[in-house]
Amino acid sequence: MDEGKMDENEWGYHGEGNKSLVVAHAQRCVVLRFLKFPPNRKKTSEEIFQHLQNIVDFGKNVMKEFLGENYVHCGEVVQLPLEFVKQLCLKIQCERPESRCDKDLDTLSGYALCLPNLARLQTYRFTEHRPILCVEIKPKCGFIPFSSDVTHEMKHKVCRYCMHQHLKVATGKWKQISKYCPLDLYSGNKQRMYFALKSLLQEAQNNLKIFKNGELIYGCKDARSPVADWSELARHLKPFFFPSNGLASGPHCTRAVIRELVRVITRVLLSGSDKGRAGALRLGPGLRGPLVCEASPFSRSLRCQGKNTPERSGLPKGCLLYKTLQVQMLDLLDIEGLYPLYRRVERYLEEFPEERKTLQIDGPYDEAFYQRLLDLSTEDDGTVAFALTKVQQYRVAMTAKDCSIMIALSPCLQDASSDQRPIVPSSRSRFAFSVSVLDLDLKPYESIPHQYKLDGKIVNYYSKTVHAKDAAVMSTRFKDSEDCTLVLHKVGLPPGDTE
Ligand SMILES: O=P(O)(O)O[C@@H]1[C@@H](OP(=O)(O)O)[C@H](OP(=O)(O)O)[C@H](O)[C@H](OP(=O)(O)O)[C@H]1OP(=O)(O)O
Ligand SMILES: Nc1ncnc2c1ncn2[C@@H]1O[C@H](COP(=O)(O)OP(=O)(O)OP(=O)(O)O)[C@@H](O)[C@H]1O
Repeated sequence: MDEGKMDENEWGYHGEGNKSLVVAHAQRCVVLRFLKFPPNRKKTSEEIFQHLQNIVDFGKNVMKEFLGENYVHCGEVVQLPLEFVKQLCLKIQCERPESRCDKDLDTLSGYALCLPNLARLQTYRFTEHRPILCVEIKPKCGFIPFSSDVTHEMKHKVCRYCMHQHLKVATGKWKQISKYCPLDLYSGNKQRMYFALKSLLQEAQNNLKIFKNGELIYGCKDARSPVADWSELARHLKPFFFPSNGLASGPHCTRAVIRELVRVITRVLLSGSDKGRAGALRLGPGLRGPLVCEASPFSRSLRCQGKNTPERSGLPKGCLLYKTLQVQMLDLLDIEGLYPLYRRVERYLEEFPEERKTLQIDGPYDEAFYQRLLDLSTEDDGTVAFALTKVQQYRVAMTAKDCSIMIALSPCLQDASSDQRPIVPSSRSRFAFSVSVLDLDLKPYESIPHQYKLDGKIVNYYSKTVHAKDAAVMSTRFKDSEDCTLVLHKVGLPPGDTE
């Protein structure tokens, strides 16, 4: 990229989250990721450069190690002409969802991250002319805490995502409660995974987006977004999954297309032999909470039918979900066990503020930082060193609980042997695919007190409001066993797939 010759007309709004905004190049397969800040909290250029460089270093030295070389794209910090950034900011403003406009794009530093466009990922920098479909999933936390520091009994039964849903609906963030439960997606059990993916398709919230040729075609921007339209989605997807047959339109076609999509995504999520050192964490089977969440409609349905839920997670060790889950489980103590350790570090820093640098609270995120993360002991010897290790592990775990997985699928050419990437078959077509992970910005040390408060709020709200009127809520949330039984019968396994 020639930073000297930047033209805002070559870039378009692509998407944004709470802390960054992404624009995509119209022709080339790259994006620019800018930081965003509340209007009154601007940072200096030097601080912004350092923040971005920390993101790159953390990706390279920590996340690549844990998740594997092929899944993580760190990008590089670039310095852009200020006039270009200003014009770009004006150009895209009208496309930003209102709910994200509480923060402004940083137009003052001129720094941004340049990354491959993962929604069009082919060969970095060059757009191929093959159509491309991309599914982005933000799976959230895939386990129930196993820490003995947990005081709320409910946290041993219901996962954070399912509990948080109720608070989010109550505060108007989303309109209705999703049937998605991360534990189903992370189960490795194909039926549970199908159910999780279908639930995401029904109620995408900010956990699912679908792009076609880099354009967002499915997913919500905020609670005001229109209701999910599966027939419209199927219209977009049909040429990918049924390229040469005249499958009639209508509900039958919609169901067939959605089923194919869900099967392909499941297969891709279960694939992968990429190395990565998540195994280095050696989180043994003892370190596991329950494998099912009591609030998941899928497991509830199984219980209604008197069936046992699967005993073991079937995630293959090489797949990205498995590795992500291992990193999430670096949260060994839960926020309840971690918070007193955070307070210990805080007290130390109050006494010796100059030590902040030595403790690597704000970086550098280098090899030494990575090595410290591998110490999984939970025996507190009362030292600041122990507390610091647990705090840093928690921050990394929280990062993995909030990252997104991008799956890019492009139909195979006749001569697929020329394609270097792995192939996933569907009933009527084949796709070359790639899997990547994004939003791997290390969560700030300062967010720990917020996490502690939020955790209490989520559990208390769920326990008081939902659990108290349990029976009523259970029956309205789902026309329960009926719904799930239907899914269990409907989803046939593709030939050759056995559980
Ligand atoms: O706390 P959570 O689980 O609600 O996660 C936050 C996300 O909300 P979600 O529940 O996924 O809708 C939230 O996502 P949205 O802004 O709601 O799209 C952010 O990702 C936030 O991270 P950060 O503060 O920007 O670094 C996330 O905060 P962290 O907890 O990861 O710091
Ligand atoms: N390299 C990339 N290629 C394509 N799209 C991207 C890329 N990076 C980010 N995006 C898109 O931009 C959106 C926002 O990016 P990202 O999730 O990094 O923002 P964030 O503000 O850090 O998120 P959060 O709200 O979780 O803090 C993503 O959901 C994704 O759709």
